[in-house]
Amino acid sequence: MDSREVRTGRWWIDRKRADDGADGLWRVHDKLYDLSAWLHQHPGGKQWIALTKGLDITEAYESSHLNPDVDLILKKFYVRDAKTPRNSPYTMEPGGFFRTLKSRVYEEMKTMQTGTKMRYLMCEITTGSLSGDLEYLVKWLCMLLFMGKYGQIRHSKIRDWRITHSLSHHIYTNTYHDLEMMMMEPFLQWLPKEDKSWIARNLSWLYTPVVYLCVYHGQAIIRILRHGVEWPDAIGLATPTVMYLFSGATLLQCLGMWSFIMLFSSVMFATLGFNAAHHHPDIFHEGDKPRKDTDWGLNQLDAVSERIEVKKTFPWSHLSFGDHALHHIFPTIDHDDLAELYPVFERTCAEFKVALSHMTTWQLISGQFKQLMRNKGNATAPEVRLAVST
Ligand code: HEM
Repeated sequence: MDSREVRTGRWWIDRKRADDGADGLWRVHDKLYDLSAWLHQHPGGKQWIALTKGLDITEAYESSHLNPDVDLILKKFYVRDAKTPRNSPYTMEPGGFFRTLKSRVYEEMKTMQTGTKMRYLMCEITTGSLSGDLEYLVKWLCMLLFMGKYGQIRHSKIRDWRITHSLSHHIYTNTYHDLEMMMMEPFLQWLPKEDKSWIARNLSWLYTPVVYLCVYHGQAIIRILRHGVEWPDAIGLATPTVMYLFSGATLLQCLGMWSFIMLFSSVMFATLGFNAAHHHPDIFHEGDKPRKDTDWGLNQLDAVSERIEVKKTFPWSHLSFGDHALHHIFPTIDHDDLAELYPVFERTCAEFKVALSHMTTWQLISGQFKQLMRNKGNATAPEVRLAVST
């Protein structure tokens, strides 16, 4: 990857298309499928299928669906075997960690009452049955989260977010293929590269707040410069327009307040996103010695740490990217349900002798800055560093 290139979701996907050996079809493991005629029928929406034409979708496909019957649908679209080996370093072998956990989670979820907590909380909020202070706090946090998510999605657009977050960051966490991390270069460089500049190593803690402030606007400017103005960009103007039409404030005041909201949610989103789970010298980053086992699920665990304070808590885990390891491995499971899956998750980790890393919020925040300074890879592989004694 050329560090001078301007990285956007669509740029990433074009590069990946050239590497994946899918011959303009959809690749799952070592087989090619033609989903063109089926994309409108995909229950998860046609965009996922349309976006990934010409790509290896193995990890996205396997982690998005728990039900093994989905494979029966896929089979109908088989065209031929792929001619080249997969470009991804990861595997998902039967009997391996990921597949074992996936089938157990699927069975477990059959017996669970899923997706109820958030609905219950919303009922409590709308009927006003929470105690005064708690209701105020929860509403405030929900509004912040909404502003953050809405603002981020608006600036990056859903399509680009699906690429940078779901197809890139979720699958290739903390590697060169993790666009969410690589898009912040050269300002923030988490990979332990020997050629990291002195400024990036030693001064990034100082200019980090400025980078956080610029994330939304920077992404929007880069995307518009690279791909031009597109009609969904108009959605972004809905907020100041509504403010102007209904608040009685002047246009300048509305634009000022809108800019403040965007800058505020940019800082909030970046602070949470970059400090919540992935960056600490003890967490795997490309450049460190990887574990021998190439199982995708295990490698996901190496790139994540749980935040002790919010683990299994509701709604704090929702609001601050908690229960992150399970969320990474099974991104389509409602965040509501993750807490209940820990017994099966922890049992499977113990069986595979893999330790789930746990850190406090402060350890992760300070570790994130230490990671920015790190320019040497860990020589000890995660299975040795995080070994579980039996
Ligand atoms: C890039 C690859 C894909 C992604 C990211 C993806 C994503 C999704 C998402 C987000 C859902 C909704 C899940 C929910 O609401 O709980 C879904 C459902 C579904 N998808 Fe996909 N999908 C992909 C490829 C495929 C393929 C290739 C097939 C089969 C040919 C397929 C078949 C289904 C089916 C049957 C469902 C509904 C049942 C279920 O969720 O288990 N998907 N998908």
